[in-house]
Amino acid sequence: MVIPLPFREIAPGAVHVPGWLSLDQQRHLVQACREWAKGPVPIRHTVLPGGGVMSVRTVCVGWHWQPYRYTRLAHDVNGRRVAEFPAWLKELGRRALADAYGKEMPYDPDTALINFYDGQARMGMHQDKDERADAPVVSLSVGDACLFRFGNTETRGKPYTDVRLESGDLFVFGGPSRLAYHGVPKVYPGTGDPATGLAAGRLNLTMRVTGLG
Ligand SMILES: O=C(O)CCC(=O)C(=O)O
Ligand SMILES: [Fe+2]
Repeated sequence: MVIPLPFREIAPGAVHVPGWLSLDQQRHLVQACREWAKGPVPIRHTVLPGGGVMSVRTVCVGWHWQPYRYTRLAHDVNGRRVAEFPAWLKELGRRALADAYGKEMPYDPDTALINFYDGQARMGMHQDKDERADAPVVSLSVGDACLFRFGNTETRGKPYTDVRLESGDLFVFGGPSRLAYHGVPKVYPGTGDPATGLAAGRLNLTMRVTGLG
């Protein structure tokens, strides 16, 4: 059964569902991310090909992402295989999609990127385009709120819509918005509820379908 929730369509195929995760689910997610952050491939600041270093710290499950491809082994960290993509996360992804789009649909995410933002961390405008499948991206946020900028598929600039993502919020982008530029220009320190298990900072988990075998 799909329970209708208040949601907002930001662009065609891009939906924001505030407060989608319960506090218990947020706690569970924080715990899981804390374990993944320890290994087998520890959380790290991703180094870009030009030598720049991302301000967020990232850990992956299912497939490892490094700019700009997915591999099973984390060649840029410690060469180990990332943790398996768990069945419960797949199920959560399916429910997220059903609630955001208001209908059940097949969804088989095989990678998740978990980003941790401290108060200074940001993410520049980019497209999620290293996947070889056009299935939607499901994004879950826990901890401090942020300014999430959701733009268009053509340029990094305007037009875009600024959305405040709070702890527990779901954001899905697929269909005509799948390759829209998006980014996180700001995190609001001290806005998260420590009851999630995250005393400070922001956690974002995005699920994707890589289309890789
Ligand atoms: O932190 C967010 O809300 C977005 C993260 C993101 O765009 C990404 O991991 O590709
Ligand atoms: Fe992204």
